[in-house]
Amino acid sequence: MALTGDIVIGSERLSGRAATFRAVDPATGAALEPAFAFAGEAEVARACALAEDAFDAYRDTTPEARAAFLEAIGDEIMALGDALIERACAESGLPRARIEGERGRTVGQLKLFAGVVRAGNWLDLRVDTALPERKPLARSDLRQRHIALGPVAVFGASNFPLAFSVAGGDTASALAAGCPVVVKGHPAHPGTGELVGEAVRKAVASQGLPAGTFTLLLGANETGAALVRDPRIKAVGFTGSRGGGLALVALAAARPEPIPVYAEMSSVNPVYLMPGALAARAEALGKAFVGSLTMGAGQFCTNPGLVLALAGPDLDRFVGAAATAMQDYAPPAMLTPGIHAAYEAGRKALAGNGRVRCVAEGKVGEGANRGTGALFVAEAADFLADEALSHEVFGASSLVVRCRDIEELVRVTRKLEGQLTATLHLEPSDADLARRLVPVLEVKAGRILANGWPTGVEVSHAMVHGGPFPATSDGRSTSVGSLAIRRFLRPVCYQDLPAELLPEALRDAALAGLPHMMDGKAVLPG
Ligand SMILES: NC(=O)c1ccc[n+]([C@@H]2O[C@H](COP(=O)([O-])OP(=O)(O)OC[C@H]3O[C@@H](n4cnc5c(N)ncnc54)[C@H](O)[C@@H]3O)[C@@H](O)[C@H]2O)c1
Ligand SMILES: O=CCCC(=O)C(=O)O
Repeated sequence: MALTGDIVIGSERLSGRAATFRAVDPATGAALEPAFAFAGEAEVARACALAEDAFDAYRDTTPEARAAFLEAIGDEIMALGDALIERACAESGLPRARIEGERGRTVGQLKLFAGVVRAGNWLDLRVDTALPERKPLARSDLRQRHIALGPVAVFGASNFPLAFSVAGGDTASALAAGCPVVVKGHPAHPGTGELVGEAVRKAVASQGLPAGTFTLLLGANETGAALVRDPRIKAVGFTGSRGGGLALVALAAARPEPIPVYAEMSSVNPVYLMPGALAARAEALGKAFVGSLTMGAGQFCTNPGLVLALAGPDLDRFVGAAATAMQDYAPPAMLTPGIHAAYEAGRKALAGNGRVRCVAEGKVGEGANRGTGALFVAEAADFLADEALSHEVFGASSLVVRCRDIEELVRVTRKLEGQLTATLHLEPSDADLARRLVPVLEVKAGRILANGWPTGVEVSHAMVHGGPFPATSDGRSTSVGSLAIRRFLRPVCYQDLPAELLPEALRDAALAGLPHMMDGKAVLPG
């Protein structure tokens, strides 16, 4: 498929629009053809009108039809073949193996939601049977199900050009919920986006769905702002900067009809090195830590940007091993000049902070947009005294905080902002300390890990990729895993409706084949 750079709204191709924007190969700085046209307010309004027109028909699709659509998207993405892999590598600077793995993750995510839609648990069907004889008040027949919120705006992330972008988790979960989607593609990978957008459009057509079920738009911040402000949009999914996420939250809150914004924004993902673990394997931990820190040039939102431990010779062993590993780190190009600049500014701010010591730097990369890795150390008292030290530096830098004792370790933990993850490295002898930390960590983070590394999120049913602010704008949600569908649903209760007016799923015959709650008791089909 040849890239056109055209705006396509639903199935309407707007060729010949002024196309001025080109992608840049971050590894070389070279502009990539073709030029892409940015959507203006008129195109945003048209896309939202088509999405609204599609909503009733799309939300009323049968579970099988919707599941087949999600699977068809995955098939169309695979059918793009090497063209997608090569374009995504060129636009992101990420290696082929990463992009191929991410393609598998993206298609797997779509299939996961197809299974979720078919299983029916997401409907959360509940029935309270009528009690006409109840005294002093009779009880009505009450039935509940979840329905789609409405058209959803999705902002593609720069750092996962497939799994968190045009057909990524936000799009997959919104479509699974029955919501049409208007994606504002990330300007870092417009060609990748066009290819995936075409795959989705082909699936919309092959499944006989309304054209407004999906639209991909490109543009600068103004395009995204117009999308969030459009009254036909009923929710927003976003992965990106804290500033960007908060800007969208403010726009959505200022609307005459405020709407939810599910923004995944910022996290330093603290790693706790327990005394027993350090005593047993400090060097191995140091090396493995740097492997996680430098994964994807440190451009994972799950990047371990903070390490906490009790000061002592075993922590010194860890720092020594991590410093040695860091010195061997040769940085690849970062995703965009902007992300590289932001990272370098953050790293240099740490290096210039008198409360912090730089104990190792990685190699200076050759070529454009190389972010030098760095490892810093600070005493807990200094960390507590400078709030800037707890902010995310999006790249391959991390800060090790030395605590004098357990009380200081817990004090530092309580001061942390909300996090996507918190990781404990522990041995059985660390159980007492871990028991003190876990209750504090579960209030701070969306995911708690033991003896692993935060980078590498499993797309599954139990996964939570979310967390209290500022990890996300709504700590009750996750953007990865089957629970993500809940963000785009709302409950409706049907009281004493005649059977012929009830939604199909709430009629007695259908209930027998669906998981549901009957008078407070869980009932499984069959
Ligand atoms: N924590 C994470 O998961 C994560 C992921 C990627 C980037 N980041 C951070 O974000 C920084 C910039 O990277 P990025 O370009 O991916 O994120 P970004 O937030 O700058 O952009 C993400 C998307 O949001 C849009 N956007 C941003 N600000 C907006 C505004 N005020 N109004 C309307 N739309 C807006 C952009 O056009 C883009 O499509 C990185 O340096 C890093 O610090 C964090
Ligand atoms: O960058 C945000 C998501 C990180 C992720 O999905 C992973 O660590 O696998």
